[in-house]
Amino acid sequence: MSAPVKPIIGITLGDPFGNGPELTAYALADGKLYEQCRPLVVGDATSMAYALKVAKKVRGLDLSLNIIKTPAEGKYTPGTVDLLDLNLIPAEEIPDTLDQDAPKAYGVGACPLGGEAAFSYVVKVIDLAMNGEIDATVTNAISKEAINMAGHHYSGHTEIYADYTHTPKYTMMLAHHDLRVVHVSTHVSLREACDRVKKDRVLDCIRIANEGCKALGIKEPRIGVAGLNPHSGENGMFGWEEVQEIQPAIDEALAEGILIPEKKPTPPDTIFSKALGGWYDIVVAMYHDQGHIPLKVKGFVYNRAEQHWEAVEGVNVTLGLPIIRASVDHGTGWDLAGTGRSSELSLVNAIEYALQMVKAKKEA
Ligand SMILES: NC(=O)c1ccc[n+]([C@@H]2O[C@H](COP(=O)([O-])OP(=O)(O)OC[C@H]3O[C@@H](n4cnc5c(N)ncnc54)[C@H](O)[C@@H]3O)[C@@H](O)[C@H]2O)c1
Ligand SMILES: O=C(O)[C@@H](O)[C@H](O)COP(=O)(O)O
Repeated sequence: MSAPVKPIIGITLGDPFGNGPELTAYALADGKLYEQCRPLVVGDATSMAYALKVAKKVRGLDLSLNIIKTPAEGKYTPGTVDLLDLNLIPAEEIPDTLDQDAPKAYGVGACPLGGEAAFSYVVKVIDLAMNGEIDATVTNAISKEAINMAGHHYSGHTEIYADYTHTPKYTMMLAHHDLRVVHVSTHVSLREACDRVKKDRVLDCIRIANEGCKALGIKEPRIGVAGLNPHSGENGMFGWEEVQEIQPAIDEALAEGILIPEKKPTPPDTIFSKALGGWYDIVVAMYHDQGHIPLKVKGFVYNRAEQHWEAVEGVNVTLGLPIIRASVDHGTGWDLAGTGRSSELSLVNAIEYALQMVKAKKEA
């Protein structure tokens, strides 16, 4: 019997002046990954080559680069990074500090060159997935400021993916192991976020969360739905959104057979403690930071005594798309990018999540 064909996971480098290239080198240095998939990097050979030198200097890793034009040309063997080269970053644009004892941060930050490249990698990987040439996509961080400087007016990957895959109903999910959250709105002002708490959108998010959990292999997802206001409004004392928008959405979802154990909006200050205690498989948060803060408090651990990040862990997944997208949940880490001192944990989590979704899709 022949061995099953391993899925191809397309990994974008993210902003070339951010931490994506070195994190990619670190994540792909783990040979065990190749037992489960064929990782294909989409980015620039210049940035990846520099990151491989940083990885050698900082962690003593010996990886070679295989520059290819199509996924079929990849070797997909441990020790070799297969990269589809979009050839957008001239080598001289990468600040080279490899002659110093410890490589320095690039210090470039958000710029049109990095934004254009990062945007192009994302569009390319979406295209490959939509054409069925790869099985899933994983993204490193882009800078929203940089892509906008380059003239691409999107507020993040989520919106780029939705647009390029023609997906009208989608939502961002963050996950840290079994703690998962989707968001009714993401990159808008807090003022606007309150206005976006509308019955139809809340109901869509509950439905997408339910399907998203099933896509992860959870057979009967239990969903917690957060309120917007303190104490979920106390029947209108502190705001009416729970009564007028959230409860009607919950009632309709319950009528469809979706499992919302509490059958009402849960006060936002305790919903995540309950989620951690195993009450739900996923929480529907009413706005970006309601969901992001608990997830990042859990995943981003700073060592006070040694003054460095001990762990930067968690995954960002776009639910509702026709293709699979998982991502790191941190940003470009400008202050560390280029030093080789960033943690690859979140990228490793994202690759694992993508693989889990590929498996569940096959079994569905
Ligand atoms: N997934 C994404 O594409 C994504 C997510 C968040 C922010 N961003 C973008 O990133 C840029 C910077 O945002 P920010 O400063 O708010 O957040 P950030 O996550 O880049 O940085 C916050 C802190 O975490 C540290 N950090 C980040 N990644 C790390 C890693 N892998 N290992 C160790 N430490 C790490 C940074 O050094 C910094 O101290 C912005 O332009 C924003 O648009 C992108
Ligand atoms: O803050 C976060 O981690 C996310 O909102 C982040 O900005 C990623 O957004 P996308 O690029 O995945 O849309």
